[in-house]
Formats: sequence, structure tokens, C-alpha cells
Amino acid sequence: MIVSHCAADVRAAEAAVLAALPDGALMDRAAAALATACTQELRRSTGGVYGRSAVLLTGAGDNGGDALLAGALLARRGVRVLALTTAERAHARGTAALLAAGGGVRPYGRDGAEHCLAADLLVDGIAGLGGRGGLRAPLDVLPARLAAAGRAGRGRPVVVAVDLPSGVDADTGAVDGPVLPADRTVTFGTAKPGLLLPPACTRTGRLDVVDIGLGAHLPAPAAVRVEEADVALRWRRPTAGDDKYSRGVVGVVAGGADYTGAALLAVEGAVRAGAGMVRYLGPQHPTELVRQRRPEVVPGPGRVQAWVLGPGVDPDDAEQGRRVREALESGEPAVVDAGALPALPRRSDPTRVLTPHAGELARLLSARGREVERAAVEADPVGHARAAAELTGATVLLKGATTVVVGCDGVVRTAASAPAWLGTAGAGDVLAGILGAVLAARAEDVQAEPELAATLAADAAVVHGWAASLASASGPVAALDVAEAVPAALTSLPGWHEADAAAW
Ligand SMILES: NC(=O)C1=CN([C@@H]2O[C@H](COP(=O)(O)OP(=O)(O)OC[C@H]3O[C@@H](n4cnc5c(N)ncnc54)[C@H](OP(=O)(O)O)[C@@H]3O)[C@@H](O)[C@H]2O)[C@@H](O)CC1
Ligand SMILES: Nc1ncnc2c1ncn2[C@@H]1O[C@H](COP(=O)(O)OP(=O)(O)O)[C@@H](O)[C@H]1O
Ligand SMILES: [K+]
Repeated sequence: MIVSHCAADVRAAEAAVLAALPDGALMDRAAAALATACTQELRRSTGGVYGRSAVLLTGAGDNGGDALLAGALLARRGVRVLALTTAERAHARGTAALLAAGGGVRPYGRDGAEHCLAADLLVDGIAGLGGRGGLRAPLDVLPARLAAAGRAGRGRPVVVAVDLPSGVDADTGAVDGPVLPADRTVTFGTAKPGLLLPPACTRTGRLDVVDIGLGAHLPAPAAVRVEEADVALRWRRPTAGDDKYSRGVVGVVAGGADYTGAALLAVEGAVRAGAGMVRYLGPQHPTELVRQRRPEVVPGPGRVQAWVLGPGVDPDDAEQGRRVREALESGEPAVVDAGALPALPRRSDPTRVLTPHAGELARLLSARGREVERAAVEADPVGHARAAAELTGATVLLKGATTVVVGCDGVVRTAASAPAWLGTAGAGDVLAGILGAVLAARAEDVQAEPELAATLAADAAVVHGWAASLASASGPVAALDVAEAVPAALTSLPGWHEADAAAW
């Protein structure tokens, strides 16, 4: 798991640590780690360090200071280092250190972009925690120049961002103007939400979180990226005392006369994620198709521990609509997807996990008086997911390249490792099924602790993405293949077998 904290929390922790340290000690720690990452990137992209060239873009603040101090360390390793200052002032101690190590310092002038493009390494120390808005002129054109020049090491320098890619909002991940995208970001003390949240998270590249001793002074995280190893520890495994009922029965109301495929995909997701039993509720045609593919599925109503409602359900289908409403009234935890979203009552609770994509979230918010377009949701996914969670009271899992989950504990959780191949028809139906199985397996815990639903939703999204990676093997993948890959995905989660042993 990668945890992140807002700028104000980082600054408060920094103040507490600084009080016990000599002047400059924290920046020296930061700069040393930054220099190490820079030498690794130089080696990776050019095959060596000595004699290579680096340009540092340095603003007036401590972000520029980190870059200058790291530049001094690089210069001492034989790198030709030139700092181009982007503000009237430059960090005094960092400037002195770089000059003493044989580097150069001058203002970013008309030939600034050419210097950047000609270097082997570009270090972005323009702005970090103190950044506001996108890059300003004349730096605003630099991202496009770099993008046009090619790939790192082949036409353009490798870009290492100091703390954050400049132009990214540290707290929200909003991108209000040009951003310098990084191949690698070296961030200090803890990650910042802007490094984990969409849309900014796609500009971060590889992320290093450097421990500079802030840990004991940091509060609960603002946003976390859930990783495969976290899920391996939490996934509920059956024990000798379990039976099919105690492992969780999932009730699926999906598909209809037209969208029969969604019924199959949601059911397959739930079965493959280890549900004790799956009940399918729907018209005769999809019921028959489900039984042909999965003979273990029980058709018709009965007791369930959690619901999967809505994949492929036409909101005008009165029969399926009735089943959705009855399930929503039953009080069991539920995944509320696609065609079930319009049936959601005005107020729910966090045991209901809504799983919209951006278009569905825009419709849900608009139907509740917050008129918004899909594009606006895509520009600020977390803000809109939060608004939906506040308006409905439910947990919201917003699907996308980075899936975000907002529950009732205020922490934003992300699942970010799915391959882009997963953006394929029916993939969301499979996710709904997986999440249904997870909620059913922990239904009592979710009822007792509704905030757990957000954790479980993020876990399901991580497994969904991991299964897609396995099934896709870097190539095209179909939704049903993703569902079929779930058992192999679970057993190949890093730490799955160790966690198994620990259960003894
Ligand atoms: N906290 C910690 O634990 C540690 C913190 N450390 C480091 O300190 C950094 C924070 O330093 P900081 O507070 O001095 O602010 P910083 O990010 O350098 O920015 C200020 C400058 O940026 C400018 N600027 C703003 N927006 C801009 C834009 N869009 N485009 C262009 N310029 C823009 C702004 O100009 P202004 O808005 O004032 O005109 C001002 O000149 C932090 O990120 C980390 O690297 C580590 O050393 C060790 C531990
Ligand atoms: N670019 C992408 N990278 C990774 N995952 C993606 C990408 N685009 C979409 N996805 C994932 O694919 C799934 C698509 O779901 P959804 O939009 O509901 O499709 P459907 O309704 O056809 O099932 C979601 O889990 C989403 O997170
Ligand atoms: K930066």
C-alpha cells in the first residue's frame, strides 16, 4: 500500500522533525535519495553516469533547493550539471553547493528548452508542495516540446521530478494547465494525494517514496493506493468450519431479455472469486444461459448475504426493476451497478457500493440536482465520487484507468495496476460479480463496520485488474477471460502463500 498525505500534514510533520535536527538535515536526506535515483535513471537510459549531462530546473523554493543539492552530488560523480533558474531567487545553500561542486547556474532564458532537450537527464525542481496551478510561461511550452522529441534516452532526456511533477496539485491530483510529466518521481516523507489520484497520477512515472523520518508525526492518510500484497493479506479464505452458506451466498440480478451477456459475466465473476453459492434472479432466457454455463448456480430467490444488482439491466425492464428494488429494501450489502443505479433510494448507507463509470456517475449526480457532464467527472474523478458518496450516503467505486473508491471514512482508495486492455465491454460486469463475492464473504463484518465496504471494494478492483493482467499477458483480453483468470490471479498475488501459511 502506498499512503499519501496532504501538504498541510506534511508541513506539520516536517516542522516537528526539524525541531530535533540540525539545519538542512532533512533537505540533505532528500537530496541524497534524489541523486541516487538520478544516477540510476542515467545508467538506465544512457548506460553510465560519468560525463553525462543534467539540466536542473529550479524554482525559488525548497523544491529547487533539493534539486540543486542533488545536482551538487551528481556533479561530484562526474555529471555535467547546469541549473536553469525559473524564478528571480534561487535556494542559496543549494546554489552555493552546486557551484562549489563545479556545476553551472544561470536563468532559464530563450534557449532554455534547447538546453533541456539536449541533456541526458532533466530534474524538475520548479515547484513541489508550494506549487499552484499549471506551469507558467515560458515553461508552459516545455512539456509539448519534450513529448514531441521522443522517448526517454531516445530523443529526449529522462525526466526525474522532485517531490511532485511541477504543475500537479499536491492535494487533489487536479491538473489545471501544463504539467511536466516525469519518468520517475522521488517524493519525500510520504506520497502526496496528487501522485496517486487521477488525472495527475498518470504524470508521475515510477514513484519512489523516500523515508526522511516524518512517519511518527503523520496523521491518517488522505489517499492510499491499494496493492496486490495488501489484498493477499485480507482476502477471506474458507476454513474447515465453513460451508457454502457461511462462505457467502451472492444474489445476482443482472441482464434481461436483451443483455443476456451481463448475467453470465456477473455470475462468472462471483463464482470465480470464490462465492459459497450464487443465486441468479432474472427472466427465463438468461436463466437458462446461466445454468448452461454454470450448473452450480441456483436459479430463483432465497437467502443471500450480498447482492449484485444492475449489470445489463434495462431501467425500463419492470420485472428486473422490481427484483432490484426488493433487494435494495432487504438491507443486505449490495453492489449497485449500471441499470440499478437509477433505482437507488435518495439515501443509502455505506454497505451499498455504487460502481458507476464516469458517464453513469454524471447521470447519477445530474439526477440529484448536481448537473454535470461526463468530461467534468473525468477531469476531477475524486471530487465527483466524493460528491456522490456525500449525496447518497453510499460507498462509491468510480471505474476508470485508475479506479477510485470513496467510503465513509474519508480516505480515498485507488486501484491503479489494471492494463488498459481491461477497458473492454463487459469488464465492469465481471468486477460487479467479484465484488459481490467479496461482500458476501464478509457480510457480517460489513454490517458491523460499514466503512469496511470501501476497503473490500478497492480489493475487488485490485484483483480484477490483476486478473486482467494475467489474462491479457500484454495483449487483448475479453471480459469472460478476466473472470476465468480470477482464481489464478488470487493464488499469484504477492504474499498469497505466505498469508496462507500464517493462517495455520
Ligand atoms: N515538507 C518536507 O517535509 C520537506 C520538503 N522538502 C522540499 O520542499 C518543497 C516545498 O518547498 P517550498 O515550500 O519552498 O515550495 P516549493 O514547492 O519549492 O514551491 C515554491 C515556488 O514555486 C513557485 N511556483 C508555484 N507554483 C508554480 C507553478 N505552477 N509554476 C512555476 N512556479 C511555481 C512559487 O512561486 P510563486 O507562486 O510564489 O510565485 C515558488 O517560487 C517540497 O516539495 C520538497 O521538495 C524537502 O526538502 C525535505 C522535506
Ligand atoms: N484505460 C483503462 N485502463 C485500465 N482499466 C480500465 C481502463 N478503462 C476501463 N477500465 C476498466 O474496465 C472496466 C470497464 O467497466 P464498464 O465501463 O462498466 O464496462 P461494461 O459496462 O462494458 O462492463 C472497469 O473496471 C474499468 O476500471
Ligand atoms: K517538482
